[in-house]
Amino acid sequence: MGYKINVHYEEKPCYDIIIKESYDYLIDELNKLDIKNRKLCIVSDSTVGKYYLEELSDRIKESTSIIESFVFQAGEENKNLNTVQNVYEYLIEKQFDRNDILVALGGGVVGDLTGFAAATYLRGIRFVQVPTSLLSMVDSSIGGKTGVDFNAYKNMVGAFHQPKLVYMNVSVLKTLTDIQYFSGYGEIIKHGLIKDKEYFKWLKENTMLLKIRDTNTLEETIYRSCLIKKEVVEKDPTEKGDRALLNFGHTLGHAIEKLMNFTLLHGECVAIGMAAAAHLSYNKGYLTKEELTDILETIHEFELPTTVSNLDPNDIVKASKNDKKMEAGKIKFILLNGIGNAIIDDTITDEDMLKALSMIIK
Ligand SMILES: NC(=O)c1ccc[n+]([C@@H]2O[C@H](COP(=O)([O-])OP(=O)(O)OC[C@H]3O[C@@H](n4cnc5c(N)ncnc54)[C@H](O)[C@@H]3O)[C@@H](O)[C@H]2O)c1
Ligand SMILES: O=C(O)C(=O)C[C@@H](O)[C@H](O)[C@H](O)COP(=O)(O)O
Ligand SMILES: [Zn+2]
Repeated sequence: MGYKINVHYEEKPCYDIIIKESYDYLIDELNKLDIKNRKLCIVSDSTVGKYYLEELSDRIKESTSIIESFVFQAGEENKNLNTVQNVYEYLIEKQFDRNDILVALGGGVVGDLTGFAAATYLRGIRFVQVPTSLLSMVDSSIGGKTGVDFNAYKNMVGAFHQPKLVYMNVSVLKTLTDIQYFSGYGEIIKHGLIKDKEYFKWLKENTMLLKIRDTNTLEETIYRSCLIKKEVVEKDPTEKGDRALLNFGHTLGHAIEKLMNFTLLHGECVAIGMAAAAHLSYNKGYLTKEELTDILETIHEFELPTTVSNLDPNDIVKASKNDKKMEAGKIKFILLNGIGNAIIDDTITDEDMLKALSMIIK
């Protein structure tokens, strides 16, 4: 099996997303990027680096002989400017110039951080995404949102910078821990909820196969999620309008992620944030009781939380005010007007949020 998707930027072909189990496809595509006499630096984290850096490096040697690698300690707490600075220092030491290229080998933390380093080093160099977590395969590697956390505020500093290629090999998912694997379903369920009722239904029908990581079902899931994300980001690459729909569950989810000091995973916080947003949608009359129950049960089915403990709802509302979707002091909140149909609502008050939060704080 395998899939290929072409992503357009400003209506021109921009990069391919390749979902294939053989690294031969990556090498073919890298060769097209004219890297023979260029330097290439693989950026990875300590966990992914241990498993896959040597293997990938050996294969890439077929395309260029000048390969460097930079590995940082795994974890969201390292997605910050300090690590970016260490990347810059390394690239300067190795005399990387504007024609050279970075390869992000890892999950969303590596992808966001490497993409930001590529966007800013020498005012911008090329980079390739090789996502290795489920979450990064279905979401973070696509669409060119790069960046880091700042003073623990999520993705506060960043840039839009499109990759030259996104290549994913689903066989690497075998080493992903269960908790990290299911975290990816936070974003996958989100894709169904915001854009595709039939996909949401299909996910529920295929839960058992997905839980045992059946390769074909997983590849189809990744492909369908990538297609949904591609369609949204192509129409609105820099989030002037409907790209904000991809932020469903994130307004409160990001606030919870920060307040929990990153002890919960991104996908887990998105799941809790989606549960809160679903309650809010129900309170506004946009979802039926049955739809709300269906959403909460599906999130549980994929071993994700819909509640959180030991947080003050007022703190969550306060932290949500730093959301990047604030405009003139008003929050653009993403709600569901039925499953598969997300909408942007700028009339949500603190009281609306507090009422929804009372249903998810235990
Ligand atoms: N740019 C975007 O559009 C976008 C979209 C969604 C999420 N994000 C960001 O992505 C990050 C979350 O990504 P994530 O869930 O991949 O987290 P992550 O990058 O921290 O990866 C999760 C953990 O799994 C390990 N790992 C990754 N692949 C592995 C593999 N194949 N085998 C074994 N271990 C592996 C990593 O080392 C890490 O410890 C957050 O910072 C979030 O804000 C960005
Ligand atoms: O690609 C997007 O746009 C998204 O919103 C995808 C989200 O899953 C992702 O977590 C993103 O990084 C959040 O963006 P932010 O601008 O709210 O930081
Ligand atoms: Zn997300």
